[in-house]
Amino acid sequence: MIAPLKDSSIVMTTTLTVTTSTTQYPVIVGAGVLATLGDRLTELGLRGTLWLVADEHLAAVAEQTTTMLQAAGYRVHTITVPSGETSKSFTELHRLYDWMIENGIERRDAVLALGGGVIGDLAGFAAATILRGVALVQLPSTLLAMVDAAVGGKTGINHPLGKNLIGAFHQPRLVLADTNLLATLPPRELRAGWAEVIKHGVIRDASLFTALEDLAATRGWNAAHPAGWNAADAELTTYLTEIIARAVAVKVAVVSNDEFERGERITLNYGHTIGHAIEQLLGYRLLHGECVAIGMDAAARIAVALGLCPPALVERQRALLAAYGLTVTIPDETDHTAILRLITRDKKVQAGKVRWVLPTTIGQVVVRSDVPIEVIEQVLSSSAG
Ligand SMILES: NC(=O)c1ccc[n+]([C@@H]2O[C@H](COP(=O)([O-])OP(=O)(O)OC[C@H]3O[C@@H](n4cnc5c(N)ncnc54)[C@H](O)[C@@H]3O)[C@@H](O)[C@H]2O)c1
Ligand SMILES: O=C(O)C(=O)C[C@@H](O)[C@H](O)[C@H](O)COP(=O)(O)O
Ligand SMILES: [Zn+2]
Repeated sequence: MIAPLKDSSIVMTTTLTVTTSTTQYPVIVGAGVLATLGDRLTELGLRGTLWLVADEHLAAVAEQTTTMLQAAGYRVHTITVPSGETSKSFTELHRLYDWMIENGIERRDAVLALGGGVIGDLAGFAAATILRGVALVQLPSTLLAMVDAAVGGKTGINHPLGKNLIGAFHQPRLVLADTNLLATLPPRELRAGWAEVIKHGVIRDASLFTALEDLAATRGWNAAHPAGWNAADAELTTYLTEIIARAVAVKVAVVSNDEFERGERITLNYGHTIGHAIEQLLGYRLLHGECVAIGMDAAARIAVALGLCPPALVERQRALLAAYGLTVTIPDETDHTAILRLITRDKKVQAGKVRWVLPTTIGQVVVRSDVPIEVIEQVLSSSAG
């Protein structure tokens, strides 16, 4: 029996609210919440045509959603996008623009993004820019998108010279994270999502980190038998849904404090400085979450080298990453000089200096722009085998 996270253990739907100086919107997490989409759009006053952009692997869900919205009286256009990071491209963006313009998109319409972070970022950027901006609704279908990508309004595409280099902040009007969709998510993609959940624990919520550790211990999860999603295990899915809601709460809190990354929001980039560089250098062979896990380990080791935290933090973070199926070894073929070159293009660079998000303890990070290059080189060349 797993101890409940809340007093009433069967909480199937959690509603959180992002509140910034420019907007306010609900983030709703739970099993089956997608079925409420039509009513929620109507409550929000979104009565124009809906432009549903769906990952190709969600084609069946897109069809059901389209039928449901049509039955609710909406005019709906639906398009599918090839899965994978390469769809965060000018080519796919252009294809979305063509589809919208040819079919007569209007300012009062809304774009619905159904998929993982790739679809959320791509369709979100299309929504941010078409007709100078139309409403956006995020319908995340991966763990990673539910806890991170769908919330907070970062949208964009990649440039051949770097990840996410072209984009816009465009907050959604609504985020509906239906955890039932996770039943079909491939295990590797689920594991990649855990990286951002664990990141949220390290940067801001020690009790989330501990809850993940306790769950892993209770279930006997480790590197050989890592966490999984088992739709037939109601107790597990209920508990995981609560964990997801807590991870979402971290993102909601950070974005509400700092919508445009002028301060605290930079902490969400923990693990991303080296992570993004590896992701790009390996031609997106490794998943975003997998690279973030490697980057978190490297950042923690930088923190140890600077005397900011004890080596035990690295070990504890590694053990948790392993229990959720994530490895931290920098792949052999990664060119360290190229990593060093790429991190100078990081969006966090200020006055020519890379700003590093580094842990001091589980639940707290600091930002440092004085990390000596020798420390980074040392950390890259001593990656765990
Ligand atoms: N905007 C942000 O704040 C933010 C935050 C984190 C990550 N990101 C971006 O998100 C992207 C990664 O997102 P991701 O990990 O969701 O990957 P993804 O969007 O590529 O989806 C992962 C894979 O799972 C498949 N899939 C999605 N949902 C499914 C489902 N329910 N059942 C079966 N298959 C399903 C997809 O077809 C794809 O092959 C990266 O580009 C990253 O840069 C953005
Ligand atoms: O929302 C944010 O802010 C984040 O940094 C979340 C990250 O997990 C995400 O990968 C984001 O896309 C990275 O942003 P970038 O500005 O470094 O491209
Ligand atoms: Zn990320």
